[in-house]
Amino acid sequence: MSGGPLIAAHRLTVRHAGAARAILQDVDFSIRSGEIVTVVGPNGSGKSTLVRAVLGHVALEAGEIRRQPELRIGYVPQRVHVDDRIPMTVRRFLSLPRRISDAAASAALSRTGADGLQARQITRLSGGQFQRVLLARSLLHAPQLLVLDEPTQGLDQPGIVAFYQLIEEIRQQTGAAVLMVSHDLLVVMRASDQVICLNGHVCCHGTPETVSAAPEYQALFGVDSAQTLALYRHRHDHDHDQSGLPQGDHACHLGAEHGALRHVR
Ligand SMILES: Nc1ncnc2c1ncn2[C@@H]1O[C@H](COP(=O)(O)OP(=O)(O)OP(=O)(O)O)[C@@H](O)[C@H]1O
Repeated sequence: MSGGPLIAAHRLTVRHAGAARAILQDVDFSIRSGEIVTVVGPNGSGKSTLVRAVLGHVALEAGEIRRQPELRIGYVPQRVHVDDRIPMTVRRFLSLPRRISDAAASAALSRTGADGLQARQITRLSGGQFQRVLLARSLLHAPQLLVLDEPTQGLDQPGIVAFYQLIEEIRQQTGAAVLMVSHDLLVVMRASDQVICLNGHVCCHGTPETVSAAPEYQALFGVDSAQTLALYRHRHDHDHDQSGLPQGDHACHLGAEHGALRHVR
């Protein structure tokens, strides 16, 4: 696959043991070098499962995921539990599980704007500092693909914006592709090359403009959200590329009962 996508999924289907329904059904996507791809979707729509499938941590019921040989992936998980009874500095945390040099630790921290945190206790960091340390750790082995599962949980709005700016800078500096899951639709869609709107299957995908205009996306997230995005991008971006195409011949609607989602094909 040299020169092709870093990762390509074809008809990816995941069903947990004993479950009546598949969590992911016939999901297709690909990620190219240097591209920022964002996965959006409601709670329980399979976003984390998709991430785990990309990492090779979940068995596929059907379909396949092809990775470039020796693909190096850096991962920032959704949650990291750190036992606050065990003292651990940022420096030591960066050396787990693989020992790294002081120079590598300092370069990674500096790249994520976390200089000077080396001697700090990991449990005493603010949410934003901890995210930067996690990001630094994911960069240690020169990843070609960074995978981030809701990396801005617990951050305030300025913290969220700053974090995504940092991701964009890292992409520019390292050329790494980025796959991220996010609920910060407005901010993250603006920073994405490609958006995948997921609800057990791919409801629609393409550029942020294409997805925000798609009826499938608007049914899930509301027309207001799409219009605000259009305005936001127009004012701030001046990027009018419309090359992505929506996919699929079905729509997803919010059901009447308990806000549950149902699919209309
Ligand atoms: N190991 C498992 N066994 C059985 N069901 C699971 C397992 N892991 C996840 N699920 C179910 O699969 C569905 C999708 O979960 P997933 O965590 O991928 O969704 P998500 O879109 O990331 O959700 P959220 O936005 O809440 O983080 C959920 O209904 C969840 O309960």
